[in-house]
Amino acid sequence: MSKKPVRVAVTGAAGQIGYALLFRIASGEMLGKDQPVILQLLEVPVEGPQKALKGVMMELEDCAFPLLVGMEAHSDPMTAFKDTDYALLVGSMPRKAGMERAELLAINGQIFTAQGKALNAVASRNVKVLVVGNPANTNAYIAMKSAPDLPAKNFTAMLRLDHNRALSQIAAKTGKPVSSIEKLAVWGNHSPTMYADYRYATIDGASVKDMINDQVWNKDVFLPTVGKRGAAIIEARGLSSAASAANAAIDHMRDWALGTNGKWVTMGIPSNGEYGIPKEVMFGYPVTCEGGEYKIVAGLEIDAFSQECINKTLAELQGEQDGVKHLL
Ligand SMILES: NC(=O)c1ccc[n+]([C@@H]2O[C@H](COP(=O)([O-])OP(=O)(O)OC[C@H]3O[C@@H](n4cnc5c(N)ncnc54)[C@H](O)[C@@H]3O)[C@@H](O)[C@H]2O)c1
Ligand SMILES: O=C(O)C[C@H](O)C(=O)O
Repeated sequence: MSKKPVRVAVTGAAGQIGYALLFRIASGEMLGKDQPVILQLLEVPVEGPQKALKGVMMELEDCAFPLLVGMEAHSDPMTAFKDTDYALLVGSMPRKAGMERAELLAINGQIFTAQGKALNAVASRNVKVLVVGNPANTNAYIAMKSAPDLPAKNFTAMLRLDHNRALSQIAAKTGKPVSSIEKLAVWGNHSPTMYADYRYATIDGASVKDMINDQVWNKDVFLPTVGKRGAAIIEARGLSSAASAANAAIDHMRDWALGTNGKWVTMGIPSNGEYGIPKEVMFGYPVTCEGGEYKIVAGLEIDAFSQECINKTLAELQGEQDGVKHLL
């Protein structure tokens, strides 16, 4: 018997990430090759983006995806999020060369107050929300705080791009395939302060830390490369990452919905005090997923260097949180 369709809302659907994301959702890469979807697409109520959205929808139609059983264009989050089971909040302004993501808060922050309120009012009570729009952690925090009737755990921020970037850097350094790397963790904010931590990572059961055995490379090459990768892409492409961001969004939602079979992945989630992070801070943690729920990997020892890195990224997030009090 075929599955009941689920509703997937995507904001910023006519933008560059939207263009790299929608076709993959409709083809079943996010929720499974047996899961029909209805796309509820939101764009700003402005002629240009609405017209572009129509064009994207024409292309989606022309793919004749068997799993795409419905598609709607919206200009108001109150209709776009109606009964939605999954919400990918992408729509917002990307940064330009020379900017830090946190500088976008003044422009993008208010979008997530309005969208959090709309999710609170009309979405499925089990909605799974992924915030991609930058600064992703603090925007997810704003949306969560604006939706008091929904469980806080339903709101997440995208750290998966940092996780995937770190996997690729480790694969290049060790000469091993990315698929062989397990137990990588990324802590904190989606920003240059994120802490990609391979102390527990293994390749075919062997310790990555022992294999690399180079703390100078870790501190002076690996962490800055992963942390500043977004800026390097803007510098090279003249536009911020889109296909790799869409890919990370698919990975994040797929793993949350369908499970990770015990594999560690990174998600930005509201803290419940784990690892000394104050409650509600939207923090990148290593998690495993099963049955539609994520669970933080517990019991990892935090050494002095790691604690210093975690403190730094936490302080940045708390500063961002302080800066958006007026929106809550
Ligand atoms: N978390 C991550 O890892 C990550 C990675 C890459 C990009 N991003 C962020 O994702 C966001 C989108 O990037 P992009 O490259 O697709 O940008 P883009 O400018 O190509 O597209 C954004 C789209 O969002 C729309 N939009 C703006 N405000 C909206 C609103 N209130 N409701 C609905 N739609 C709205 C715009 O009209 C536009 O079509 C940016 O903030 C970018 O920095 C995050
Ligand atoms: O860096 C950016 O502004 C876009 C995105 O967050 C990224 O990490 O590529």
